[in-house]
Amino acid sequence: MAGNSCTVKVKIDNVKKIYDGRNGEVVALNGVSFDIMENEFVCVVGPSGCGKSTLLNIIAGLGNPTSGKVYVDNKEVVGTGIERGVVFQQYALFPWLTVRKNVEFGLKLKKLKKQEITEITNRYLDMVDLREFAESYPKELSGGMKQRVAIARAYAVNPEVLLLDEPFGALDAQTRTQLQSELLETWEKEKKTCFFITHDVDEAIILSQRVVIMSARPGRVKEIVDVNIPYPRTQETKMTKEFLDLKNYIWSQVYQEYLEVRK
Ligand SMILES: Nc1ncnc2c1ncn2[C@@H]1O[C@H](COP(=O)(O)OP(=O)(O)OP(=O)(O)O)[C@@H](O)[C@H]1O
Repeated sequence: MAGNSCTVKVKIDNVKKIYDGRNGEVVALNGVSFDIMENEFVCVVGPSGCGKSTLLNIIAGLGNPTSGKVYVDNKEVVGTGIERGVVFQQYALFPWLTVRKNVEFGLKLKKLKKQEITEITNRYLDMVDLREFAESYPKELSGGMKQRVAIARAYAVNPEVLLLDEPFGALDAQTRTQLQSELLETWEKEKKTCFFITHDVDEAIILSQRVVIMSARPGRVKEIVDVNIPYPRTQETKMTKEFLDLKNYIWSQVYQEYLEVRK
């Protein structure tokens, strides 16, 4: 087992999702089952349309499975919850709020004292190196900076599970690499259970302890690959034979599924 703990944090149990599409039913997920251990970092890869975001939304409680269940800490997920934080690709910041107020938002919902809110916000603004932009508005920030705010906001409320849907997908390669390193550092300092969707096999391997490869739609688990590369991982890790072997293997598995989609 690749997780840090033997405790199951998230249990995905035989999840099926059927959408009523414009041209009839779309079976997005079929019989998806796997566990994510406490503090484990799991990445999910698979061809476009295989149901990755659908699965994340179900874990987040933003959508219901047609059948099957998801449990967090043995409790069935029914709707959103403060113990699950979500970071989307498109930042999802409130444009009318400053950076500071965006990060404070969830803390205010938790009804913390003003001083505590300020301390926590400053801590996470420092973590993502954005304290000097605290009074800026999202439109004044680059894409990478906006995504740092989204990550700070998600971490600030201290969720037990972080669900990240291609959070770096819209960023240029350098910013993406930088944010991967920052996320890795943060995860090593403040371990959380992370479920991270990406199309980038390098990103999946550098971040995670296990990579879940999904099959072409209807999405199923094709294979779960252990990434037994020790932490701390750096960008140099991407040059090691271990990394490159895993990359070739996972990439070929995903490519097979991509060919299925094109058939
Ligand atoms: N609200 C919806 N109504 C109908 N069909 C939907 C809906 N949402 C998603 N789908 C369909 O379900 C399938 C899975 O979509 P989903 O977005 O979960 O895939 P994905 O793996 O995240 O894709 P991508 O990698 O391109 O983001 C797709 O065929 C999609 O068209």
